[in-house]
Amino acid sequence: MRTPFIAGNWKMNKTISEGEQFIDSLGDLPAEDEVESAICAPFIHLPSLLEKAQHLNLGIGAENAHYEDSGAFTGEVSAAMLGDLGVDYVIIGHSERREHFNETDGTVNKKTHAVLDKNMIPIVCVGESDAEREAGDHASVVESQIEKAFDGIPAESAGKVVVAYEPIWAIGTGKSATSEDANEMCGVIRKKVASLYGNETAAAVRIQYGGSVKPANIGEYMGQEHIDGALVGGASLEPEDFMALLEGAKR
Ligand SMILES: O=C[C@H](O)COP(=O)(O)O
Repeated sequence: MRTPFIAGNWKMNKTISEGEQFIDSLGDLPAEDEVESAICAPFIHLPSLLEKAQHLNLGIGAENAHYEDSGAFTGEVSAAMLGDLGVDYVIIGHSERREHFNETDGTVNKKTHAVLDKNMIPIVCVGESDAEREAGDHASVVESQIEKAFDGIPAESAGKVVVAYEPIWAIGTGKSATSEDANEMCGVIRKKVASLYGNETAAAVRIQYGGSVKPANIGEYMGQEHIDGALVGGASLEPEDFMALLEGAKR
């Protein structure tokens, strides 16, 4: 049985002290076997969040990583550095990075390899644009993103990858996908993983939905067969909302 997994993505929000206050304001987090939870934050937050979350059932993640261990890549932070710091998760290929920072399926693949190599869990984001959905291409777009992201990933690592299905038109817009539509696409992703690695790996891979998830709608998504959790932007910024999301994710 897959443990529900809620990950907050703070994006480019909060100062370090605001981040620390967030952790201090969390109540009792659900037990490890009930809900897995994580906060993914800008790089500068990671040391203090890791320290604050040391004794909590709360993983800490980065929002990006470079695939090379080191080198002349001004402004970048490598998966090797994050692994050394003790980071648990890394978001890869978020649509905002694909749109604004030239992230491609090729770099997503290299980053997925690098993050797994450093013993962290990649949260690989996929999802179609409004135009691609309108054209009826949503399933093929996402299947292709999955195939390229997993290229060369060995079977023994593939089951550790978390996939976040985030239709671009639903991110930060308040216009969430219906739980049925989101489930259908998460089912497409699971089937694609099964075609690459077999049913056992496909059953192990956790698939999150992301796009305007909030305490009021998390229950609907969690009631769906193929949705194992959520990657949450806006509603992960307030401790009360984050706690309510964790509560709503319990099965
Ligand atoms: O990574 C999170 C997603 O981009 C969703 O953001 P949102 O919950 O603010 O719509």
